[in-house]
Amino acid sequence: MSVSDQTIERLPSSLVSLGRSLRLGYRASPGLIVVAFVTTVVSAVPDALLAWGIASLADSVLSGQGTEILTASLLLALLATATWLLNILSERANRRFADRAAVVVEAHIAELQASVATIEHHELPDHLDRISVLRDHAPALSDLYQKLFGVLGTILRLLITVSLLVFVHPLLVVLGFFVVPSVLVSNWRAGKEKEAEEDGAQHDRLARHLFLTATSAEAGKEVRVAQVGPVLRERRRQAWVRRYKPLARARWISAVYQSAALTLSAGAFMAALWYVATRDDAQAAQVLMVLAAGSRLSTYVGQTIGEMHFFRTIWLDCSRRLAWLEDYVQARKRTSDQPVPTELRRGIRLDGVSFAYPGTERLVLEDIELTLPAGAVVAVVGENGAGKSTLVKLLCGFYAPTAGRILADDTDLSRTDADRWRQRVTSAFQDFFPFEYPLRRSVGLGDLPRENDEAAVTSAVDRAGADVVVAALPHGLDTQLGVDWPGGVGLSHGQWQRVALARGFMREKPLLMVLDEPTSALDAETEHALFGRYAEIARDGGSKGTGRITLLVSHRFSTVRTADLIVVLDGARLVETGTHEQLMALGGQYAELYGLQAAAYQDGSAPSGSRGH
Ligand SMILES: Nc1ncnc2c1ncn2[C@@H]1O[C@H](COP(=O)(O)OP(=O)(O)OP(=O)(O)O)[C@@H](O)[C@H]1O
Repeated sequence: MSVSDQTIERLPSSLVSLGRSLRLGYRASPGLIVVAFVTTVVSAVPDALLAWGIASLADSVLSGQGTEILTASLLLALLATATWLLNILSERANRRFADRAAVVVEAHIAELQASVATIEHHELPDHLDRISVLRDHAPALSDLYQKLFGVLGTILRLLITVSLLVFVHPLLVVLGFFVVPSVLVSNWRAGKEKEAEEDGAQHDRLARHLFLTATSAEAGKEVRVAQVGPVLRERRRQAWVRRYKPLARARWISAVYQSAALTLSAGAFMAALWYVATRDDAQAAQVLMVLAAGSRLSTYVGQTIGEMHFFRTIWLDCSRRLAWLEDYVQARKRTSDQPVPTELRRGIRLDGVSFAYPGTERLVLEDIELTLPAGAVVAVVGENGAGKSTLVKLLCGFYAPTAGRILADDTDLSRTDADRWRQRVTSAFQDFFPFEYPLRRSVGLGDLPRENDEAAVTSAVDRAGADVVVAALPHGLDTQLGVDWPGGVGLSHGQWQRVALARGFMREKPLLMVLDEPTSALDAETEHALFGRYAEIARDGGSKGTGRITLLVSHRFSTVRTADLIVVLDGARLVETGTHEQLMALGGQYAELYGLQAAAYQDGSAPSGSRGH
């Protein structure tokens, strides 16, 4: 996909999105959605006919006929009871349906997100905005259905009420037209305000981020030492003003239009009342009907405006974003016509690979020609920003190369199923996620089918050197991790990193094991000892097993030097490859970096994280 293709896609139209949300609701619970729809809409009929019931009763009272009074009273009671009963039924049906829909909608969003093979939607700011709105408002999406049925019910009430008025005098139909501007304005208003909110989404995200930074425990220490609290608060205020100003302006403008539209319909109602009451053949019952129906007309308009506003807000906020996410997932579905190899014979080859992050032009990897031999332990080194982690992301299938191919033996990875490839990859990253489960699970989910396999979990823990963590915990593998949970225990960063490493060791026969600075929180000696063990296991697995490649990204040359192959990246380019001895003999960039770190270690100036000779 070219860089220009990566610009953000337009949101699908409101109608298309609504149709899809309705289909999703129907799939959630076909029976309940029908009951909710029917009861909500049907309850509009007796409710709107109440005005007619009141007028009939007034008429019968004026005529003084006992039977007519009784019939009219019964009719009114029937209409009131039916309205009440149907309202209760529709309320319950809608609630139950919303509860079910909430579960299905959230599961659908989670599944969609997880099924995108790449991770650009987690890294592109515009995509992040859309997804964060969708995630924040997903629970409200389940209320969409009730709002939609409610709006339909109110529209039916409006139609019945206008028909009643026409029954009094055909000219009163114009009252219905005077209501139209209010409905149109409310519809336009919701869209306008949403537009302003959307334009300010980035400022909103920044304000929330600054608020979290100023208040979260993680940032607490640095915020205090650097004394940036006041600056964060001021920047947050500015971001909030930038977000709020256009929104407030849109709200003021729409309020003016709405007031004008409501004044128009109120004026028309008063004129109609005056017209009916001052006619030569004016009847009290008719005046009462106009009074009752007309006043309800304004109630219904008010309700339509309120519901339409809320409905449009949810509709615009969530429904269209959900439809966008569905399209996004669909568009990124890869056609996989090649199976993932079961073992590596030659290795993984990068054939002219270049890469620019979506939405950017700058190549962060450029024309990389490299073979990672089967069974080898490969170390990737380079200065900050050289492209090491990006290379790892491409190898894990999180992104596809902008140009060139990655081949596992002869299989082009872009033609395989990304999930199946990742089933043969294990990883441990510097920016690991602390899964706050019991320790056994936090490790076990590295290989879900063997999550409950005690021997597999213990072996992974041992290989990762996390046995010291287990030994220090009150309930060993059964200890709940994370202080937010009952009985939960807090781990240090280094302990968490060992747990993440153990998770990375769960899969039995990976083709690729990626270690992207997985031991940065440990001291150099521990890293060196651990990596010695990994390399041993890797070479065993590589030669006797599947040809597994172990790829290590590290800034510590004491560890790097033991690798079978060292790859040096510099400013997006591959500049050197070879063993430690070959690269030292070459006297190039590797030798220079190695020499600098060795010298720093000898004179004691190296940061503890990088020492290791
Ligand atoms: N999500 C992203 N979007 C755009 N550019 C990115 C993104 N992630 C990284 N980059 C850029 O890609 C380049 C390579 O980054 P990368 O993380 O691969 O470097 P690295 O060699 O792993 O650095 P370090 O040693 O600091 O971890 C950097 O210039 C970085 O700014």
